[in-house]
Amino acid sequence: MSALVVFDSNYGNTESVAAAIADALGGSAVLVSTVSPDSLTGVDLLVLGCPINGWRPSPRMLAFLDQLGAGSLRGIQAAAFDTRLRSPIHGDAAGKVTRKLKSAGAHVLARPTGFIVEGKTGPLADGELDRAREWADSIVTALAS
Ligand SMILES: Cc1cc2nc3c(=O)[nH]c(=O)nc-3n(C[C@H](O)[C@H](O)[C@H](O)COP(=O)(O)O)c2cc1C
Repeated sequence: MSALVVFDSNYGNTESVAAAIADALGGSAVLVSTVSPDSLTGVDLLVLGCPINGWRPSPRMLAFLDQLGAGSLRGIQAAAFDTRLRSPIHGDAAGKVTRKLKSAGAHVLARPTGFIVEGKTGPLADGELDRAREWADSIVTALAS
């Protein structure tokens, strides 16, 4: 199985989460600005992760999503996460990305999940990398069932 984590990150926090998830999935993590949907050929499991910026996915992740045509991810298993502030008005990115994954035809395996950063530049809150690995493990379990 080929697993690819495509992430965006301004300060490295989402990158750390993406690396932990890729490691748990036995795959690799790549920066969203270095890939296009055409380069997803052969990918079985696609995980998208980005920071919430302005209550929605980061601009570079939005640009990537804009390139996904209807049905372009048919046959691919997928999931999405974001990083966000510990705030009651953090907004959402992972849910919006997940809706786009579904409209592109992907089969979504896991609930969209947010990992907490303690401020705009981080760091990640205590325990979030462990929670990221557990979330990745839940994807592996869903793949096997
Ligand atoms: C321009 C900008 C807008 C942001 N807007 C939000 C927001 O709406 N909600 C939120 O929870 N965090 C917001 N943040 C904080 C990000 O969640 C935080 O910078 C990010 O998770 C850190 O991850 P990174 O190091 O991978 O960039 C914003 C950050 C920036 C730079």
